Amino acid sequence: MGDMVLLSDVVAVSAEVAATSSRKAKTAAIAVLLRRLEPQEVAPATALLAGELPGGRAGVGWSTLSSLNVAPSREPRLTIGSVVETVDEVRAISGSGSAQRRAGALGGLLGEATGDEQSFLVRLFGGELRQGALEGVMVEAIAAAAEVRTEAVRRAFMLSGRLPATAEAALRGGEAALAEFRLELGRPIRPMLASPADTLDAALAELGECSVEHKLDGARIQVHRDGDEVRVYTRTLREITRNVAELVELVRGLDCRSVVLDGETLALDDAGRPRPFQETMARFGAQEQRAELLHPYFFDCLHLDGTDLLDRPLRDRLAALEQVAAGHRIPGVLTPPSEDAAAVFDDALARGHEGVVVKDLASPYAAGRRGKAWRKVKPEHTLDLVVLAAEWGHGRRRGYLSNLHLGARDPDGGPPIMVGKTFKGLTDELLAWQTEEFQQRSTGGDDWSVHLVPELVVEIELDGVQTSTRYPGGVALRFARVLRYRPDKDAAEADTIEAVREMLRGR
Ligand SMILES: Nc1ncnc2c1ncn2[C@@H]1O[C@H](COP(=O)(O)OP(=O)(O)OP(=O)(O)O)[C@@H](O)[C@H]1O
Repeated sequence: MGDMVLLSDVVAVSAEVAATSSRKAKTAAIAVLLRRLEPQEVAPATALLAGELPGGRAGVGWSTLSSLNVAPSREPRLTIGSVVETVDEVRAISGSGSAQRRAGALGGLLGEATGDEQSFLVRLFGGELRQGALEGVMVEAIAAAAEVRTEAVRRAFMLSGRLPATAEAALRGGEAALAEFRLELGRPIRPMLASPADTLDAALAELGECSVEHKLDGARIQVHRDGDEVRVYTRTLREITRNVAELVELVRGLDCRSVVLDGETLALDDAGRPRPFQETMARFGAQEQRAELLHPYFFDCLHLDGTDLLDRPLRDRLAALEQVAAGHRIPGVLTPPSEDAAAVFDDALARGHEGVVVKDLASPYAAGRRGKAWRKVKPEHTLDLVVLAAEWGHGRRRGYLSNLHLGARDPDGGPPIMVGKTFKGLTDELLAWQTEEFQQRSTGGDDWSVHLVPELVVEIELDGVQTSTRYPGGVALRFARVLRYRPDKDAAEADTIEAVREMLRGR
């Protein structure tokens, strides 16, 4: 207490967190700093610790950043408040010559920063410090600093999607302030996720009464309707309302005043089979509308006509779904009996889907969590890994970035851990795409490879894993091949090194 927190304190804690692999040490370092902050510093300092610009992006490009070459100051003296002021100032600059004026304002800030602070600020503005993987640690640190239950912090974060606002509320008003976070129409919440089960029988045995549903290979959507206003969001909470007019129209036609629906969407071919996942994702990014219609397959209802259903058991949420969107539900069945579940699984595979998701009928909606209440069952195993680098190809692949270096997520928030390489499964189209894309995301390289900002996620099919002395995680992929890129996921959602190690045990 008493001594003022400086930017240099945040930078030091940030470095400490990056340097240790102990989750406990990370949490403690952040909590100690949070406790020292003045109330108005909590939100911006939390943003800085999470690698985000306080208040959101400021529109400064790498070319501006790399043009700044300012002599560092010797003594740390920048306060959190002065950083916030400059960020606001830079964000407000618009009109002609704005790049130059932004550079001027930033240059002024950097001139007051020490060398360490300068490199922190440059990486911060460049978006390089953003670390989804730290979210879990931050949630725990906020709980420790505010002396409240982690669960209360997690819930507020999931509903708001914003760590700074969550920290601010926790430290200002404790659990009572956190409990005020509600599901708001038009503000997407992070979707509930599933964890893998080895077999259908194992999932059924573990969960008791369940809903067994097709696992469609489409794209996750969350639809909010408030009166006539309909908004659609992706799994990463990006709004795509304008790209999916047919879904908006359909939900506007449902018989209700307000609703929040969770589901999957995909396009079908003439035979009614799912079109490739890439085509659905292309619709989410495309400016021009494509011909294939997207169909929604809803599997959850989080709000209906003024009533929040998040904390209700799935059984009740499915009843609400049946009431409001009966014709647009994902195919599935309630069990027992388990023969019915097996029939749904076979049917899903026969129709070209991935498998099934088995869901505990008694469970609430756990936003943002990969819990045990939803289990996915698939016939084969894949891993979602982060692309760390790529090597220039030879022969037929000359001139293309080809062999991918793949990393698994460090659950403690450190950089991804390399587990293998592959160029198998890459189509000519993907080779061309990644050659172009990687060079834009390059952080450097040498004659034979390009290193990337670790943010692209790729889904890898593999035969298994083996212990390895060559790779730092002690484990290497066997016969890995690229299935597809996962633009709907960021690095924080990649599989962890633990998930890879678990496969050693013959899963
Ligand atoms: N019936 C369903 N219930 C829930 N999710 C479903 C269902 N059908 C398809 N999905 C999709 O599966 C995802 C849930 O599986 P999981 O939590 O493992 O995500 P994932 O890692 O994207 O899965 P995968 O990589 O296996 O597709 C959801 O995000 C959703 O897009």
